[in-house]
Amino acid sequence: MPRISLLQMDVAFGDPEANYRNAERLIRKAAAAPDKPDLLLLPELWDTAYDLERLGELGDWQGERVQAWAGALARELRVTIAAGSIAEKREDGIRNASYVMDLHGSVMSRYAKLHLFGPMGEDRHLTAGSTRELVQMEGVTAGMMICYDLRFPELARALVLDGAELLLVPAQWPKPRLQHWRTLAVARAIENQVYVAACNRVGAGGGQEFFGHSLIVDPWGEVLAEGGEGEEIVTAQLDLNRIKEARERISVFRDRRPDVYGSWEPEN
Ligand SMILES: O=C(O)CCC(=O)C(=O)O
Repeated sequence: MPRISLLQMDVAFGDPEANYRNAERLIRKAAAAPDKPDLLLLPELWDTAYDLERLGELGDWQGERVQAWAGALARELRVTIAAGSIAEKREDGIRNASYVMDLHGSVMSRYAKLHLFGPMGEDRHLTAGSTRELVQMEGVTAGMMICYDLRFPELARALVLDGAELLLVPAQWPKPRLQHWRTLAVARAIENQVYVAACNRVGAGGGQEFFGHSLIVDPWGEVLAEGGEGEEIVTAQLDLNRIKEARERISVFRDRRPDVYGSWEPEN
């Protein structure tokens, strides 16, 4: 059963070099822990922060840098790395995109944020993704989300109907909305009877302050581990039997009525 560590880091505004150094320090520290995790998750846009005006200059062309870097670390340290999200430059624009690298250093998953967050200017600077993403890793099927995506129960439910047992959510969720962050992470876990692992950043930048409180929630809604407001590594062990137990106790997936309120079943 996989053990997950969330790397709750500070992110320097518009300074990828500093952020790569800090992320590597945390990755090496997490991988050296006595109970070594199987999977590491970084926050959202941990390479550039929200320096959206300069992403043309700072962005990572087709994610080449993050793939080479996280791939080499995953291979060396024998740990799967969900490299949060980065600013990915492409022919058709810049995307807020996540990459997951396996133990051979290869890309297992790519996902571009579906819901762009207007209050932080994403809709003006970024191109949205257009597909859901599921990835099999370390014996668990994970559905990929990024930050604001957490507000859309439709996406979480569709991923779970696709087969997700865990929702992975890198984020830069600012103050003062701690209550929304915690409540939504716990709600997505309870309503879908799955694990939620949500990694938020700390520190300040771009006129916002970030409260951390990264958390790992089980399918019954219990918070297994939660960070404070500083840099730290938040770790918990998943037990996939807990999904079955929650569904046996309350049979949400048998009882739902898509005939009345519409279905989010995958079409294919
Ligand atoms: O939904 C929120 O309150 C925060 C979302 C956000 O900060 C983001 O998607 O980057």
